Amino acid sequence: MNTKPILALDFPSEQHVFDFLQQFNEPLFVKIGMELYMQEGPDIVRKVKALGHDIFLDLKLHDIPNTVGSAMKGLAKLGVDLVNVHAAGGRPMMEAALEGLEAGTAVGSKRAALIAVTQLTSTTEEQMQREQKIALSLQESVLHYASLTKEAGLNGVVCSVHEAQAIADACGEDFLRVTPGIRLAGGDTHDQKRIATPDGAKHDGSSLIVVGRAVTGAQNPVAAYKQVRELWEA
Ligand SMILES: O=C(O)c1cc(=O)[nH]c(=O)n1[C@@H]1O[C@H](COP(=O)(O)O)[C@@H](O)[C@H]1O
Repeated sequence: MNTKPILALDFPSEQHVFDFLQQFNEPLFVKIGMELYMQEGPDIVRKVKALGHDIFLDLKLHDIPNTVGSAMKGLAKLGVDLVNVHAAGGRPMMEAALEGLEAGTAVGSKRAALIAVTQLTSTTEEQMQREQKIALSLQESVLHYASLTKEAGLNGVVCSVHEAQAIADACGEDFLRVTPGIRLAGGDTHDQKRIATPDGAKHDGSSLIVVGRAVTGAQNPVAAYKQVRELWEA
């Protein structure tokens, strides 16, 4: 899989996306998430793909197994590279997602990698224990979800950099650790709680990093992306 930093296209419209992307003169690995997809629908995926970019379609599906399986079957037809569900949906739901994805992938095409969100990077341990009533440390909860995800046959998880190495040790190097919550040193953390720098992510066991506002909100997004990429690839 492409290992470039995944750029989160968290924009409200297609026009914002095209204005942003035309600043870059190279194929990127981009993420289309809920904000954009809810406004523009599947067409935005087709249009960004037609520009030659690899795509992580981040819709974080979480529903009963039948619904998630059917939705994944449809999403598979978009020909993206990476898709996700919430591990909290349970093992049968994750297995249904995988079945749907396989069923919907065109013969001769490569199936998208399927990963599951463990604990969102905007969640703290204190919040998880108080609101979700999980009587574990955050690290234990994330590791538990990672094991469940692996048992269900998925390709990896979304987690923070702080849990990435422990997951690699428990689930193997090939099991993807996709880590959002990436910031350049001293940057605004916004709503993220478990954050790291691109070089920290590389050092601490991430397979792929997801970067949004540190680049999209920068004065010079191309320069910020270059800086992130250099730190990640150093
Ligand atoms: O699945 C994700 O991509 C995701 C999971 C998670 O735990 N935390 C998280 O921030 N994300 C996504 O990663 C991106 C992070 O954006 P920034 O905080 O702007 O870098 C957003 O598009 C989030 O939706």
